[in-house]
Amino acid sequence: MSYLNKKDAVILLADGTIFHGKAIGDGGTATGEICFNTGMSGYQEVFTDPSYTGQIMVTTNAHIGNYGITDDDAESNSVKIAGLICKNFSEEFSRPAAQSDLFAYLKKKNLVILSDVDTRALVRYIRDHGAQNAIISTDVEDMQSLKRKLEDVPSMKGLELASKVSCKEPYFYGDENAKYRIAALDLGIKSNILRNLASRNTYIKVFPYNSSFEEMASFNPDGYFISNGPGDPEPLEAAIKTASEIIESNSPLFGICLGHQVIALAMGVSTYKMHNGHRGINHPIKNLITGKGEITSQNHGFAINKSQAIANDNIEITHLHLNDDTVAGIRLKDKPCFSVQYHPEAGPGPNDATYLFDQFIDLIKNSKKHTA
Ligand SMILES: NC(=O)CC[C@H](N)C(=O)O
Repeated sequence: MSYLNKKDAVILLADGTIFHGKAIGDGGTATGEICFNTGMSGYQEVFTDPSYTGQIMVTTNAHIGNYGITDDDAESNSVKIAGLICKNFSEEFSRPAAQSDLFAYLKKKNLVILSDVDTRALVRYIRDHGAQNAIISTDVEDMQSLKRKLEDVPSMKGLELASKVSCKEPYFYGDENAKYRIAALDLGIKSNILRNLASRNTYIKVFPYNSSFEEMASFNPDGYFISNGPGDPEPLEAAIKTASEIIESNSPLFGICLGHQVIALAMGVSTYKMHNGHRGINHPIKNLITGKGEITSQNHGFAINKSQAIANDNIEITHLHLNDDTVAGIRLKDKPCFSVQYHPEAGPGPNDATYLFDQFIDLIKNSKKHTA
């Protein structure tokens, strides 16, 4: 029997605009910030990326689900998006490595899935009108009650979400006999970051989002890492304090995405909510140190303030986004610390920027602890 019941469903945006679609499976109601990802592959990695917590995902590939799912492609232990909107949801899948179908995978979370949506029109609308909250529902008869529910959804600006996805207790990753030890602050860390670190001869202790510098330092790490994650970076007071103490200690520090924003905040540079974020796997970056371009994986809705970064004597901007000139990477002039707004670990996406993990290991090798 087909699970494509296709009940009528509605997408109501915060500005009152309505789009229509059909629910796949049982339907229901879901709320969150609506956003789109332009990647043509990598749906499982995107749906399990903790940075998407609280967001309803619109996919721009016309077909979703057609290559199934495999455990290896998960970026965390569960589906993290708040809802899914697509054009065609495939009932069939075909890939030798596939272990299961996407529908069964999403059903474990009772995810509300809408298909048969004019995703081109929806994406163009969001692109032009900017990020906003939305409600998706099969309760199409009662628009007034959907409107009321939507009004209660908190704005992404000011929203702290890292605590919802961070580990509750520290844990270890990799080979304990590895050469270097890394203390990682988990704001919603993706599995592929841990894989990339561990494959470079490191043993990692992963710490909860609100861990202090002292707690992390007691692992006696050779370097520190601050992860990606969901929500606004500004309310993450504990992480910002920990970042500034790591920087003060002159220890090697690398930050990705939310981690990059936290490092900027620790340096006194503010962050802001973008009109629309960058979410896709073909975002062009210029590395200002090498002059080379990189095609990168991105997923962010906030960015760091460029003029404040330029005015800060301790900061050098190392990477720029070529579409809109926003800051894509920084390094500190007198501290062994650097960070990027994008995703060198890919998962999904191109591997142009994996050199950044090597750069982090080089920073560790050249640090006082190792050259003393
Ligand atoms: N991938 C991330 O770490 C995202 C960071 C932050 N939540 C943003 O949207 O900008």
